[in-house]
Amino acid sequence: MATQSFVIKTPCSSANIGPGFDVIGLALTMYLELHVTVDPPTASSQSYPLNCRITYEGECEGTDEISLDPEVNLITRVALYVLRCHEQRSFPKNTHVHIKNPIPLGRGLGSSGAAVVAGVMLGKEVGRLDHLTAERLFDFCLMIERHPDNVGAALFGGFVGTYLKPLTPEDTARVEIPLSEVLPAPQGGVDTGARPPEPPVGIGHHIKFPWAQEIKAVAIIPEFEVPTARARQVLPAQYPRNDVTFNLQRIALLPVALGQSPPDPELIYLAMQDKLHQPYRQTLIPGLTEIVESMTPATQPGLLGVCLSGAGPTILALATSNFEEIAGKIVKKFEENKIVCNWKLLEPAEGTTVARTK
Ligand SMILES: Nc1ncnc2c1ncn2[C@@H]1O[C@H](COP(=O)(O)OP(=O)(O)O)[C@@H](O)[C@H]1O
Ligand SMILES: N[C@@H](CCOP(=O)(O)O)C(=O)O
Repeated sequence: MATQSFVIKTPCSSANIGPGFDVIGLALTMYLELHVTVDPPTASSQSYPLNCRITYEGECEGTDEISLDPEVNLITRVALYVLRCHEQRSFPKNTHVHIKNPIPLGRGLGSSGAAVVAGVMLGKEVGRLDHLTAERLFDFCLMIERHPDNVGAALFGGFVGTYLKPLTPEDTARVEIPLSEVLPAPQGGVDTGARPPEPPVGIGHHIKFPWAQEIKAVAIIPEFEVPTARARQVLPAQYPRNDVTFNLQRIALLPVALGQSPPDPELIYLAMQDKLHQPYRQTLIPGLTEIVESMTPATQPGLLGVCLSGAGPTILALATSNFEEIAGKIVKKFEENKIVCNWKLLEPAEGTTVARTK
């Protein structure tokens, strides 16, 4: 058997873009990369748990947040889930996964979505599961990351609307299985032989929206983390009807407004307003409402709209020019709340790719 060597490249993403809570995602040009090699076993090959050696460089390197144990690391756990649904209990012997990750964790730029998408792709590639289409991989992602917006953008790329189709009662029950059964707790390298629940076929779907090429994304990234699970706990179970109608009116505008060239700043600004998640999340992100309301296209040339990126705390400003000035003003607002930020200028990105190097 010859060495197998490839690189999986998955973009970060910004979900929601204001009103599209759990629906809309935008893949952006900052990439998680997995550099993978599978070498033919030799008598001197060292053995690793589940045959997989992980190395890591990037965000939170050397901290507990990123485990190098393949039973614990999110990417390899997800790959194992795909493998175990296909009668493969571990990685092929001599697998080495080198993770290069510039995506900041817990900031609302889809680091976990990218890890899940890269993980399912890793399972497919090392397991030689060529029959798994991107649509089928989306089903695997949705058994783990249960909102489709980030994973949809990271997998398919661009500016996407994602949706779930009604399932049969049996399939609905399968999709709602506790996450602990899909990704079981580490067993200290002992294989219990349990077969994980396979995803029903066709859980999630996506549609690509056009994006006007003049529009760029300025991401203002605070130095503190807000775990997405925590940012979902602060949301109410029910909403006033007027707030729902408010978001429905804006979501009807957003994909059209962001696809039109030249962009209409007033329309985009209006289309990026939200009443379903941002107001509640300000309890976790000091100054959020004030920041989102601090600038309009009338007061800031080049600006189109401002929203929370994903579950936060990153702020996403869409703009056609004056990127540095716009970022500087938002950085300053955060500073007034004693929060340090950095910022990046990003553009829509293509989805996950696999490049064979051998
Ligand atoms: N490249 C990665 N490798 C391993 N685990 C990761 C990676 N990226 C993210 N994660 C996991 O996902 C968590 C962050 O997920 P989440 O709270 O949803 O924030 P985000 O908004 O960044 O997706 C991290 O604490 C870590 O456990
Ligand atoms: N729709 C989700 C998106 C979470 O995105 P993330 O990048 O913060 O993981 C939500 O708003 O909770």
